[in-house]
Amino acid sequence: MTKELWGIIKKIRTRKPLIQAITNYVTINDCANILLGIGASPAMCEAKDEVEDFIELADSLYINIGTLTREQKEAICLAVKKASRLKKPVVIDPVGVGALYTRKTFILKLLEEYEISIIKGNSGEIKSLAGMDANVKGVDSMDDGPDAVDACKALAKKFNTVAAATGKTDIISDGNRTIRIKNGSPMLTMVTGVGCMVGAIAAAAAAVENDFLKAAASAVLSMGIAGDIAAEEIEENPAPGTYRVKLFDNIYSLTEDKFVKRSKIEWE
Ligand SMILES: Nc1ncnc2c1ncn2[C@@H]1O[C@H](COP(=O)(O)OP(=O)(O)O)[C@@H](O)[C@H]1O
Ligand SMILES: Cc1ncsc1CCOP(=O)(O)O
Ligand SMILES: [Mg+2]
Repeated sequence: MTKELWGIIKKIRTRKPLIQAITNYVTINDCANILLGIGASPAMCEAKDEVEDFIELADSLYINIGTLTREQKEAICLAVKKASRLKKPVVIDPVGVGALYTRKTFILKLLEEYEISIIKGNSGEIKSLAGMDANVKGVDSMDDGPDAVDACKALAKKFNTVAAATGKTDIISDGNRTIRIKNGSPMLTMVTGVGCMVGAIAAAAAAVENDFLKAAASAVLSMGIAGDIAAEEIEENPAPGTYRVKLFDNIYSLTEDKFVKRSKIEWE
């Protein structure tokens, strides 16, 4: 099964899908670079009068609400509506929904009204969307644990989507099948935007793989393995700046051998 997930990364590298992103201004450049590193083509196109035309060209749409403005809200609604109509995959990163009620209602409305392929947040965000108590600090999660599984399952079933909750153990579920991934280093939490980058990679994977559970898993696993190798490479001299650069390098230089041998994945 892990080989099949690697096949998704290989398809990204061969097909180089065009990913349209409406994302936050903190990590927009990192999302563009990680998409290039994994083998996709990023286009950060978010102007209200452009998003509908652009989605016709794009292979998938990545929505991230980390620095949500009124203009972005309008553009997101137009883009998601058109993507749904054209049956193009949509991946949402609901940054900050655990902290801001307005963001939560915005995302729940999108989930109710449109076909969303993957919703990927940290476990605090996913638990909050599932209506559970969540321990969050702004855009960060202070939450983890077994109830993330229930949150993913409930959210996936309710909105007919795939839900992914990241954390020490990553959970991905489509409501029936559930995956746990235990790769990744605590150093990943010392770099802002790692979650955003996982979401961007998930959008690239969803562009080439229509089993969105597997698409999401291939993205989460890629970052986990790159994070593991990067941590080993800075073991002598741990430093988040160097670690961040090594993440990009290791996403770019993933191989089937590294992917298969290092994966710590469990299927339920
Ligand atoms: N304590 C941890 N140990 C190992 N990996 C972690 C830990 N916390 C988060 N990660 C990894 O960091 C990445 C980002 O997850 P997370 O920090 O939950 O998201 P966000 O950046 O959106 O808050 C994921 O690949 C996740 O697996
Ligand atoms: C710090 C911050 N503030 C608004 S968006 C953002 C980036 C969040 O990125 P991630 O969720 O991937 O850590
Ligand atoms: Mg996040």
